[in-house]
Amino acid sequence: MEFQAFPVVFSFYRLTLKRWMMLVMQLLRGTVKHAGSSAQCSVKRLSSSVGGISSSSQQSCTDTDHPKVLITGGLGQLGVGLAKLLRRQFGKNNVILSDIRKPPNHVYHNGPFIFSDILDFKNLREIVVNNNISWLVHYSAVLSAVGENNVALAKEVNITGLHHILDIATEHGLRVFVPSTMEAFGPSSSSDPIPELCVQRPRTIYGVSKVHAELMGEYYHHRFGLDFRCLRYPGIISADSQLGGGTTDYAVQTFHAAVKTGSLECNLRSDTRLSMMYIDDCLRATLEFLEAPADTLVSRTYNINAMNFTLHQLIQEIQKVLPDLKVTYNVDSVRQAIADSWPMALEDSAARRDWGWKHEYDLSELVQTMLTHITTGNQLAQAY
Ligand SMILES: NC(=O)c1ccc[n+]([C@@H]2O[C@H](COP(=O)([O-])OP(=O)(O)OC[C@H]3O[C@@H](n4cnc5c(N)ncnc54)[C@H](O)[C@@H]3O)[C@@H](O)[C@H]2O)c1
Ligand SMILES: C[C@@H](O)[C@H](N)C(=O)O
Repeated sequence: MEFQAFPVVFSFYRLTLKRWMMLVMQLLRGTVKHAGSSAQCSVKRLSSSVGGISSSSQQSCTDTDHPKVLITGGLGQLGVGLAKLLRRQFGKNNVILSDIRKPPNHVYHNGPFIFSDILDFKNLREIVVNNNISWLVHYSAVLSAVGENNVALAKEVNITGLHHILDIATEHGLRVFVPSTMEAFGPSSSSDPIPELCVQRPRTIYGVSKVHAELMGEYYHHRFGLDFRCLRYPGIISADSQLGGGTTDYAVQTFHAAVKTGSLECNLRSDTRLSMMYIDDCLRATLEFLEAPADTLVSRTYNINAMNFTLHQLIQEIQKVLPDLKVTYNVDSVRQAIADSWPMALEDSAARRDWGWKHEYDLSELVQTMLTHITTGNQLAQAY
């Protein structure tokens, strides 16, 4: 009899214990809120997909729990998508996009946007102070192909601009995210996949400025305690954002040409193999890395990797859906030399181990998603 009653009694106690723990949790939450703590909100992830962007969402956070985020260079390929993801997580008014260009209407009307030139130190400091910024995502940059055509501008934006960001972030105790790139490596780097730590002798001003950013950020972290965070992104592929003049733009242009004209002139050799990532994976990685507790980060600069393919493989995959696509080659020697110096894959086991990085898109999913997005129009703009 006693034996049979045991599960019932046990369940009763387990239920009571659970209720009691919930009560304690509620009380604790109340205490934290009343104490006016600026602690970051504890994150509870729910897998969701909004407007084509796989996202994580958060439960039971109040406005005061959220970081206040400034994104510089926000009108490029990545900034608008990141703002959208962060706004879903932290609230529309807690994420400010900024750039030196005038935003399109759908961006202007869908959340805070301000002018900010990262070369204007005083103005940048004013924005950080007036808006109580706590996280800074530094996306302003001059990318590889444009940088080789205007070295002076690349030096100014990518190096002087970075110094402003690091100084202001240190002065105001911000968490700062600066993306690096697979272009921070070079022809003398170790063979593929490229490890986190190896020889870095890039041959473009863009690559040199990104190595500089990694080293300066890590120096500020060790010397001044700056919460500097950096991911080396592969080439990012997106359907509906504006491209900034990178060497990897060819991959995005390949999709657009395939859908819109049915013919494609490639400016790289067909055997060019590079490390690539779909934008949703890149933005999710950025958010997850920004949220990672500082004590889980063994390093301050991590590689992230998803897939790699040659131009020939990409075209073959697209031709499974669009068999009539015509392809010709007209190799641009400057872009080819840049691409030849880049890695085919980044070794990213440290990111997977330390903060749980995991990519979701491989080549066939990438092709299906890109063709669907381009065919059905500008999904990102419509969702705003
Ligand atoms: N897109 C990729 O494939 C890729 C890959 C690796 C790393 N990254 C890095 O990610 C970041 C964002 O990349 P993206 O592709 O969106 O770049 P992008 O070139 O598309 O956008 C950069 C933005 O910076 C702005 N900018 C230029 N000068 C400025 C200034 N003085 N002040 C403020 N803003 C200024 C530009 O107007 C532009 O909107 C960059 O740091 C880039 O190096 C991108
Ligand atoms: C790879 C990367 O940093 C950028 N997309 C470029 O091509 O310059």
